[in-house]
Amino acid sequence: MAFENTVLGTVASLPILTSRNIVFLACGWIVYKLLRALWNISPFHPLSHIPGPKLAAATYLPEFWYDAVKFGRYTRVIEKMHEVYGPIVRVNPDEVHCNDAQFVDEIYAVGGRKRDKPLHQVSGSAMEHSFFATPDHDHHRIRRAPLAKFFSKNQIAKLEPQLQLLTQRLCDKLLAWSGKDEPINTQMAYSCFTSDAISDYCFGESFGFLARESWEPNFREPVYSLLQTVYIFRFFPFLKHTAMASSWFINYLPKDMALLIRTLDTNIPNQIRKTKSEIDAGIVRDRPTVFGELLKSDLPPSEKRTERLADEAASVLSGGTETVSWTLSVITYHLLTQPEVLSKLTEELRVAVEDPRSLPPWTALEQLPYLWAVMQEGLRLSYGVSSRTARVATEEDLVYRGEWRPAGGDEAVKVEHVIPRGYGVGMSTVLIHHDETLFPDSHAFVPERWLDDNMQQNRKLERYLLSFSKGSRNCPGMNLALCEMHLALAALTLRVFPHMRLFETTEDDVKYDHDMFVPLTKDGSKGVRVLIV
Ligand code: HEM
Repeated sequence: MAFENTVLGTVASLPILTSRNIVFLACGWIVYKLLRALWNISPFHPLSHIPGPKLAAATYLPEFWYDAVKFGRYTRVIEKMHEVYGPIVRVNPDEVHCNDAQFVDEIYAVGGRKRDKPLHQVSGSAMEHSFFATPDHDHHRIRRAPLAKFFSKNQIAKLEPQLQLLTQRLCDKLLAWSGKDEPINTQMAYSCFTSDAISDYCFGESFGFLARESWEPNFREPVYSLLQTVYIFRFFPFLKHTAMASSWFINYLPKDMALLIRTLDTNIPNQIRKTKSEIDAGIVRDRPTVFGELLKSDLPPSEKRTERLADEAASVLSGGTETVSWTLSVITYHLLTQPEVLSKLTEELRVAVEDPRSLPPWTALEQLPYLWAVMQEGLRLSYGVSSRTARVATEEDLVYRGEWRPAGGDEAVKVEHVIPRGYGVGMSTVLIHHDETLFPDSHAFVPERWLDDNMQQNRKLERYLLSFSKGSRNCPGMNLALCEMHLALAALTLRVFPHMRLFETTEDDVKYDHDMFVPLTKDGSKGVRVLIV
């Protein structure tokens, strides 16, 4: 108490921190915010011609309320805005949202057209030095290029023997649960598989989760703890540094937060330091590892700092685990609830696979039309990143031309808007994937929509599948993800699904409800749970 009195007394006695000055500063801040809001909705603002609710155009308050306070619920509000205002709406003072898949290639462009990420969106990421969170187009290219080459189709083919091994290990471990009364959460099980795969590739040492007796611990909890902070950090980026500084009193923090800080602040940087010292000591691994090669690459030294590479590793490890395991869980649910789909898939695989313990290569599996269709449909209904991700065209204005049929109106009206350079414009996968004109009966799992009349792959719809995003900032891990999913799905279908039964799982356990960057189901859902009989 005496200490507090002294400190407060000292602060109060600082000449600039008088109560009068504090009131003056607070008033100044409020006036500034009001003037900003007025400017945002004035006809002089470059986005003034974009339709949308006035409050969202004036301030970030609606987004803050629905995403940060009500947690991840702005996407649904944006969906309603589109019903009222059309395919292009202004969702905050600096960002436009588009709900027309025909505009995908303009927003998520390739071919040298520069696309920044809006600062507001990247500031939500705790991995601020990763290329994922790098706003500037050119800087992003420098950071992404040396890493992305490890995920080309050729490189993944070299990794395939290891992935085949892990696939069989996953099936063996699931089958070892046979007869146990204890349900398995499939996302947790599949996450052990995907995190073993990506950790092995990144550092030459897998987390070893599949080799353990139980499904816990796994990497799922650190990833979800990481994602839980996205909306709060987006509005209060300074909290990132406060949170990281709290490693001093980690033992007193809530379990999730402690796990997050331990993972980001200790475990991953230690892994980078270990890789560095192995290189310094001249130790050569049998297989090249992603971070070993990055450290040896000609990236400038500032890009090879432990702190930066640790952010990169956290982004690759988290990007590479839950997305794949969630997609596989969604597919598992739909296959187990639709026996006719499962039996078509099984039939196709039985012809193509002689021995499910020794699968054909991914390049052969991906030619199987029904397996491919099941995968596409699973990706569509698992969304990848469900919340909106925007891009900023820095060198050209984007011109949107489309048609829109207002609710209750008989006639389609023509819509044209110029989105000025320098402002964010994005889409939400979860809205595009339920566009009924592209995907009729969009909530149903129908692999046949991806097949033509001859039951061969129909690639026309692929253009509208945004699960891996598009353009220069699309998912670099797509080949790894597809390889893992083809192998896992083939082996699970032939070896495990005949023994797998859903346990207290309904559609609510896979159906999108809100976002945490990735899709989340209704609060209280326990995920897709199964028994092995
Ligand atoms: C089904 C599996 C996956 C899906 C659906 C998926 C989806 C996505 C999406 C939508 C983005 C763009 C995010 C944005 O616009 O901000 C992205 C980026 C990214 N993904 Fe994936 N991903 C998957 C698997 C993986 C894997 C296996 C890795 C591991 C290498 C990975 C690593 C990354 C990274 C590092 C980025 C940032 C790219 C950039 O900003 O340039 N992802 N992913």
